[in-house]
Amino acid sequence: MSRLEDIQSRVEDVLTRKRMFEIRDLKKRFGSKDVLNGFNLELFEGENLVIMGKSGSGKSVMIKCLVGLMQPDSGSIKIMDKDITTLNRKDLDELRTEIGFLFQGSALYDSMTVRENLEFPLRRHKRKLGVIGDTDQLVEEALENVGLLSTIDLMPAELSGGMQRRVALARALILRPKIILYDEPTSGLDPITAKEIVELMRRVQRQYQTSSLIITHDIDCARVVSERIVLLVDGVDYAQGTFEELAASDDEKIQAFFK
Ligand SMILES: Nc1ncnc2c1ncn2[C@@H]1O[C@H](COP(=O)(O)OP(=O)(O)OP(=O)(O)O)[C@@H](O)[C@H]1O
Repeated sequence: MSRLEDIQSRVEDVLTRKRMFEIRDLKKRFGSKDVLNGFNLELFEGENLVIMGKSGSGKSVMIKCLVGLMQPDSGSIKIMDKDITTLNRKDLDELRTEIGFLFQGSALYDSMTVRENLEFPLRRHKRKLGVIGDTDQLVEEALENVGLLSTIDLMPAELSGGMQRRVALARALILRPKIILYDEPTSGLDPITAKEIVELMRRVQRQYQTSSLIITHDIDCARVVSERIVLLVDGVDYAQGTFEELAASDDEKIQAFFK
């Protein structure tokens, strides 16, 4: 493909692909520190988008603003065309059922079995699903998809870190979210287990046709999983592109991510 054709096809993509969310000119300051200073981001349907930024650069602040847990100072945030800054609590709660979270440390409930952990979101969001027919079947299917049906009656403490992460992913998927937010999905895992989680993320995306936003410091995870990477530097979306495009850049701030 020539360079011109490549640009044309990208422009077409931007014009025609459905946006799952859109953040425009987001600003958030704490005291005298501008953490986000005009940050833009959009997630297209079906894509795996990676965000990279140094520790303390504002990635968590951005995610909290995105899901309505933190109020930005200014800027607009739309999730599936709904402006989340104007939604009431009930509508925001409903919209959140379209979003699956896989946050650091997997955050399973220690006092519940694997089965109970997976049943929890089903009970909580009965309204979205209507009368839940066979809860057992949904739970078993979700566990099967991450290869862990045999752990159904175990407690989280009886599972390895990688298994806990997979159960947490099964739990995030059980409500069939359209968007998944991953915050450091491979942190604290050994390289082999991290690779398994990355493979699982790719499979999940293909199987469920989800659109994913992935925050990671793990350069191997970014390389394997991303279709597009956005770099958060100095409070703005400093650069974006494929892994290869960014890795080939001679901009020092971009290069710093690939050393
Ligand atoms: N509630 C808060 N009150 C004051 N400052 C905050 C608050 N939340 C975040 N910050 C500050 O905002 C900056 C960005 O924090 P954030 O947690 O978003 O970074 P991060 O990019 O997610 O870092 P890491 O990769 O280490 O998780 C930090 O300087 C942090 O101290």
